[in-house]
Amino acid sequence: MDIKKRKAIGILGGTFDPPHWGHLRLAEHFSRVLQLDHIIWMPAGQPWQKSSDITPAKHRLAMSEYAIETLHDLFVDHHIYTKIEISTLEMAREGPSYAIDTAKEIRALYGPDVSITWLMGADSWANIKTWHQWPELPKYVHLAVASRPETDLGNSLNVVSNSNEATHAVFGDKQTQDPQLLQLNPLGHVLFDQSLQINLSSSALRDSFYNNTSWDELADAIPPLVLDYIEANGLYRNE
Ligand SMILES: Nc1ncnc2c1ncn2[C@@H]1O[C@H](COP(=O)(O)OP(=O)(O)OP(=O)(O)O)[C@@H](O)[C@H]1O
Ligand SMILES: O=C(O)c1ccc[n+]([C@@H]2O[C@H](COP(=O)([O-])O)[C@@H](O)[C@H]2O)c1
Repeated sequence: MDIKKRKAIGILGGTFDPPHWGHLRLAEHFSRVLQLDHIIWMPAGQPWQKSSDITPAKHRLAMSEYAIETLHDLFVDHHIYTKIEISTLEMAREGPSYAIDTAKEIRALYGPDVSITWLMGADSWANIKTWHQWPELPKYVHLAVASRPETDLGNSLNVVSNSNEATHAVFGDKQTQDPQLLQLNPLGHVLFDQSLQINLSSSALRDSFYNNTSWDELADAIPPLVLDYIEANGLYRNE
């Protein structure tokens, strides 16, 4: 049977305070697995669940721009043909950044036939029930969830399959470990992928800056141009 692959788009939403190799590897991994044509890197304007002292949007946007330069180079080196772009959709929108609003806007932009997947780590999945209008998400996009060391995705899978009735009602019949289902359909599936184990987080890295962790250690975690930007703009320094 000749099955034509749909155009495929991945949305990587985040606060990116700062961007790190965990984000880049997540983007690389799903670009391969889902054969994405585009990745939309989506810095949150008002990430309403983070504390109020997040770094101003202009810096998170600038760091994101540097991060995707490195991601672009990585894709060239690894022969990945996914195009990467930054969207300021959430930064331009008034009020809290809700994924459902973004999913609706991106769906309206690309039309009903394109495969659109919201990419996330296991911690985001573990919190999904706190997201605004979360049961609506699979009406607009797929979700692709990657494992992350500090959150046990095995337990999250169990949450879908039995104990949690609300999650089960919404996602129970949509979960899959087969990426092809996301390539062949425009929306509605939830993929669980257990292959990533990257022990990096923005919050731990901010602490590392405040604790004067060595530059070499930070350079292993943060793309070089992002690190230069942080240094040049005096971000994550104690007063
Ligand atoms: N190391 C990682 N492995 C897998 N997914 C990740 C990793 N780091 C971040 N992500 C995912 O990337 C998205 C954006 O993450 P975010 O910008 O909040 O960074 P973070 O490192 O999770 O920040 P914080 O430590 O402040 O919570 C989220 O869906 C998150 O789960
Ligand atoms: O829609 C929501 O209510 C919602 C609540 C928390 C997080 N999100 C989105 O999830 C992505 C990762 O969030 P965060 O807070 O881990 O950076 C980012 O795109 C957020 O806008 C969305």
